[in-house]
Amino acid sequence: MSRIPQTLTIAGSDSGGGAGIQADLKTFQELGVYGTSVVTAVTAQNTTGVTAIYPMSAQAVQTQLEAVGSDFKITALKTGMLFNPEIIKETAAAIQRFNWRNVVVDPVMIAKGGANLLQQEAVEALNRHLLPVALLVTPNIPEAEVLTGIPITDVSSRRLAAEEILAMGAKSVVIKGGHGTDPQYAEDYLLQANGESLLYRSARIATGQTHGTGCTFAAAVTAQLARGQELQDAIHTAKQFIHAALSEPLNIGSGHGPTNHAAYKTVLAESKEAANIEIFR
Ligand SMILES: Nc1ncnc2c1ncn2[C@@H]1O[C@H](COP(=O)(O)OP(=O)(O)O)[C@@H](O)[C@H]1O
Ligand SMILES: Cc1ncc(COP(=O)(O)OP(=O)(O)O)c(N)n1
Repeated sequence: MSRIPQTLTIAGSDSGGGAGIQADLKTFQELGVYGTSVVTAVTAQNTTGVTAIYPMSAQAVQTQLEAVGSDFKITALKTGMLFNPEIIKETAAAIQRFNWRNVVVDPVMIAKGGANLLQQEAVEALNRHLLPVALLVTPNIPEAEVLTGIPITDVSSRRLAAEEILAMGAKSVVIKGGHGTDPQYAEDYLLQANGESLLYRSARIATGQTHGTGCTFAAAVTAQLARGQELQDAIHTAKQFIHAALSEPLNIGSGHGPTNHAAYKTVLAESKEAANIEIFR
């Protein structure tokens, strides 16, 4: 009997359903893997912003990690909003205790509306405890700047920041380009510890409905790793998944609306071509 791949998201809850745990579980489901979850914080949030954050205690996080780790065979996991150093340390300890592999770290810091989803003093803990156990780190441009202290203004500063993140112990990093200034393309830059680099380029979609793009992208990579795809291919699929999710907006909420997690499967079910992602080596 073949078992469904089992995945885990360690992240915050978004009451609006577009980002965080909710985006991750929807993405896992769409890509055919079983999703478990450890809630690190509850946010009161909708498409117009975050109005409150209720962090879980480190013990509440630890007991959830124990419940999942002692029962499920997790073959890939992602982290999202971790909020404080205590939660980061519990997360890193569980990854080592359960010998979890295929760890995707999305270093969530600031919501698009401006709310702080990571305390400033937690950045050092993230660098020290989590990056060394990560197969892949997925910062957006501002997050890569905070992690490294390097302003990303061009191709060479982006490469420098990626190298700095690898120097902290991560095996690979993809600096996502959603916040880039190119009106034509959204480009994600992958650098691996063996020095190999890839640029994934898609057309930039002119839309304000981008809530949860980072969570969704990282969750799609995680799902594909759990399904046995190699890292470079998993990122390619994730880029196609987020492109479809942005292309077919749901038009709900009055602010930055959520992406459409069902769009990728619909494209495939209708035997249409997934988005063309150019890859440059
Ligand atoms: N307007 C857009 N058009 C096409 N792809 C986008 C757009 N905005 C973001 N993306 C893609 O969504 C993913 C998440 O990127 P980004 O928005 O930078 O992350 P975050 O949500 O963490 O800020 C990346 O693959 C990025 O290229
Ligand atoms: C609970 C929670 N987690 C993460 C985020 C940020 O998600 P992200 O995918 O980076 O999307 P935007 O905030 O950029 O829309 C969040 N908002 N809430």
